[in-house]
Amino acid sequence: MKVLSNEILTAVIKKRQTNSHKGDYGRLILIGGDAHYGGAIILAASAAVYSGTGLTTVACDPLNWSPLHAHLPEAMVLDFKQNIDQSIVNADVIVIGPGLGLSTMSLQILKTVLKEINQNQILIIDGSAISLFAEEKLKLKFPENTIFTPHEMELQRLTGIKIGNQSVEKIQNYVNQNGVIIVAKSHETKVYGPLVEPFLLKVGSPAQATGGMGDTLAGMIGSFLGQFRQASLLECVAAATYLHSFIAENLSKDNYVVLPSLIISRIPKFMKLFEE
Ligand SMILES: NC(=O)C1=CN([C@@H]2O[C@H](COP(=O)(O)OP(=O)(O)OC[C@H]3O[C@@H](n4cnc5c(N)ncnc54)[C@H](OP(=O)(O)O)[C@@H]3O)[C@@H](O)[C@H]2O)[C@@H](O)CC1
Ligand SMILES: Nc1ncnc2c1ncn2[C@@H]1O[C@H](COP(=O)(O)OP(=O)(O)O)[C@@H](O)[C@H]1O
Ligand SMILES: [Mg+2]
Repeated sequence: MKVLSNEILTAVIKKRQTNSHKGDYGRLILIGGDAHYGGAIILAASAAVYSGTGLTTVACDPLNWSPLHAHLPEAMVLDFKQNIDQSIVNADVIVIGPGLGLSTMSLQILKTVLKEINQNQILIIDGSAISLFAEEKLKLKFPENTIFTPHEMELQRLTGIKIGNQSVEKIQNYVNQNGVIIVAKSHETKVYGPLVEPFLLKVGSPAQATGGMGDTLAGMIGSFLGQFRQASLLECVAAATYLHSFIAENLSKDNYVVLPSLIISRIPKFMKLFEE
């Protein structure tokens, strides 16, 4: 396994061109945030905006619009129950799952996205969307443009590989057979791509073990994929995943617990350290 270091950040994070505008930094749509899990989509969207996404849209339950805007006026909002097929048309990158929930309506939204997505769009499937995808045995149109970000239980649901038995070989086999990227999250997160040596994270801290931490990562990954087009998908995913835990580890030196929103607030300063 290749151990990730700061090098992945300097390889991926680029200085912005003077002659550029918001449209050059990704059109991202994040889909999730049902009536119970508004916080998840607020964190994911905040992470995306603070990582530099040019245009961020959130499709969620309208109950979450006001709280979202109170935290993040930079984001646009849509109702996830209405015309999700039209809502995703202009997106470069789609993040689905943070706080999406497991309702019949959530499943319908996921199915529509999987059906309507085109070959130029990148899809990140997180949280509830992984559980629904696994439960319903759904299929991907473009696995090469798809990233799953499961924790260990979600990985078990997705691959059938039980917790405690999730060896590098077994996960790599699944990734090779299915042609997707997987961020297998744990206290020693690994990033897998088809037919390549996986990346291992040696940064991170138990101070990260708090709800919303993975939602934050999903937003960062979506943001990196929309901005840094000179890098490969796998490099972008690895860089965002490394940065998330690198910031957390730094903050854990003088914070007993590192909240997702604290990590989010520090993303721009940490990215600035590594731009090249
Ligand atoms: N503020 C918000 O709105 C928040 C909203 N959220 C949203 O909630 C939705 C559901 O996501 P979820 O992860 O909470 O639930 P689920 O998929 O049932 O997994 C939990 C089960 O798996 C087990 N487990 C075993 N190993 C594990 C591991 N390494 N890491 C984690 N779990 C592990 C675990 O076992 P136990 O804790 O009992 O040991 C338990 O039985 C999703 O859409 C998400 O975005 C959350 O992000 C929180 C903040
Ligand atoms: N003990 C730990 N050490 C390092 N990282 C951790 C630890 N516990 C959790 N994390 C990280 O926190 C995140 C948890 O993701 P997830 O369970 O999906 O959170 P949520 O769905 O609540 O947002 C992952 O990035 C995981 O690697
Ligand atoms: Mg999660």
